[in-house]
Amino acid sequence: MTSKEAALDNRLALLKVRFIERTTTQLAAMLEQIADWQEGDFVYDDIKSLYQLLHRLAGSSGTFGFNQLGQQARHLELTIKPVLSDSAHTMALAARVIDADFLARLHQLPNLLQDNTPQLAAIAQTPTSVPPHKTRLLVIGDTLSELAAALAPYGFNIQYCTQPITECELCWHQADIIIGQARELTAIAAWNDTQARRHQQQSAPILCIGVDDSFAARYALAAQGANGLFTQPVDIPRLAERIEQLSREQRELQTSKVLLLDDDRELAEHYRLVLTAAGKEVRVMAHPEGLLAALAEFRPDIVLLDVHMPPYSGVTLARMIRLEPEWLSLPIIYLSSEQDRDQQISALAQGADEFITKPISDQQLVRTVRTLCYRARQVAKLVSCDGLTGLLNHSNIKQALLHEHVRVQRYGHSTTLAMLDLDYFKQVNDRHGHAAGDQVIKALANLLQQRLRNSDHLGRYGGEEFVAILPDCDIKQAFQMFNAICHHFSALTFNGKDGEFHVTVSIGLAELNGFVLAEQALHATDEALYQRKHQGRNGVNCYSPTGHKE
Ligand SMILES: Nc1nc2c(ncn2[C@@H]2O[C@H](COP(=O)(O)OP(=O)(O)OP(=O)(O)O)[C@@H](O)[C@H]2O)c(=O)[nH]1
Repeated sequence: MTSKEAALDNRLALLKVRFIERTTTQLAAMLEQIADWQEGDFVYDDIKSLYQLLHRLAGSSGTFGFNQLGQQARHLELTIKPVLSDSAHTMALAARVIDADFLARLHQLPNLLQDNTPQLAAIAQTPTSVPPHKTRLLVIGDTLSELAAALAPYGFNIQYCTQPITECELCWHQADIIIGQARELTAIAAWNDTQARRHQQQSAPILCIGVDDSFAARYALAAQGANGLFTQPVDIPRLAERIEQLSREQRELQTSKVLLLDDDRELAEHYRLVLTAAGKEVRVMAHPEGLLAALAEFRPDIVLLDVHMPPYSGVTLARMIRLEPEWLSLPIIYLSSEQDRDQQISALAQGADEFITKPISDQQLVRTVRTLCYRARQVAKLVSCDGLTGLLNHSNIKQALLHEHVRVQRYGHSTTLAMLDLDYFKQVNDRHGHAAGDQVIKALANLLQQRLRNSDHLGRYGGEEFVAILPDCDIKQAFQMFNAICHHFSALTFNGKDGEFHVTVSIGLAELNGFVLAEQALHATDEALYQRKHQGRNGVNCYSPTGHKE
């Protein structure tokens, strides 16, 4: 167990202790409050309080490992539920449903809390690795060394492994994507699954390199779980594009923002810890009053909303969110112990998109939230990203520029703006065809995504023009980095109608800090780029108000 996993276990165990303490106190107080029920002396408000407590326990006990308590609470909750809705005959009905068996089961509840004392784990001392920005490729097989070398200029972090895969355990742990020979897929896939189970992680996607492109071969690879087939000779830009696509999907599955609104503090904290450990950024709110401000500031990918939060109703809150046009398409997910399907459907009809029923296991929660966030991101991407490259489209990169300009003015940190333009691109299209031209555009996008930081903004500004915004990066650092990008890009080999070819890129830079308006900075990078084109292309020029220097 890593120290991170042990720390998480400890925090979950502490929450469990708090859950036991709080529930023990609440149950004791409740049993004292209703002591007179043995004599048939029912009070409506007490029945309502008991119902709310049972409802909470039915939804939360399973999460803390008290399944029996949860089931028993659910049974009792459903037994007294009709009493609350039948106001005309409340007490007569109460006398019928709250019988000796009901009371005996109720008094049993505290006992169901005692047989499961949490153990705090010792914090292991193993160091945790820093999550990398670059996509980590594991290339397996002694015939794939050339392919590994051809992928290097894209900036992937490549491990090349020739020994039997069963001896590559450490390599697996550090791989986002596996590339292997199609004929070895059975062994690679089995090893991949074993490692994933052992480390309780998702298995890594596998891209196969093979010679047989027939339907039968493809079908067999799909059945074994392959994520792609590339036949020899491998089209490297297409392979790099597929790698970038898969790693983008992985990033999107992991890094998403979740706003969780639940008045059960321990449960909400438990969910937060579990989702945070799975890579999500989670903001928890116990009271809905600041909901709209939190949405505007945190900008979540999805909202998880408890349905019962007296005196508030999650259903009404969902409708309230939808009053704002800005949040019309924000996915809202009810998180509730309501099991009645009719009630779930009528709640869904009022503004939310999905229903997650409590109790939910940690694995189910992570998987469900991951899928919902991924879907939400895909929809958002359709609106904001360029179809060919997946980068921000023209209006969204301009929007990001305005946003960063405001931040620079407020905080004063160095931020560099870059404008990139492919050289002699018309000739590329004319000589090698438009499809080959598209491959070049995608290759530059992929290379930039691998070599820039996650915090940088990257957009396709026009046909063969790109804009990058690099917060916390001064122009000298940016100059060095973009020079390396020019060098690596010119090393890529493309295949077109007229055989193999290479392309170069010209880049203009300007520091955002020096401009009152973001638009002026954009013009400055354009001027620097224009100068670069006149000085021979394939390189970087920096803007200076007194002239342009390389
Ligand atoms: N394949 C492809 N070509 C595109 C796309 N968008 C724009 N182009 C082409 O990019 C070319 C840009 O040509 P020019 O603006 O003349 O510039 P250039 O040939 O790159 O010359 P310099 O910029 O001076 O080095 C045009 O031929 C456009 O048709 C696209 O999405 N795909």
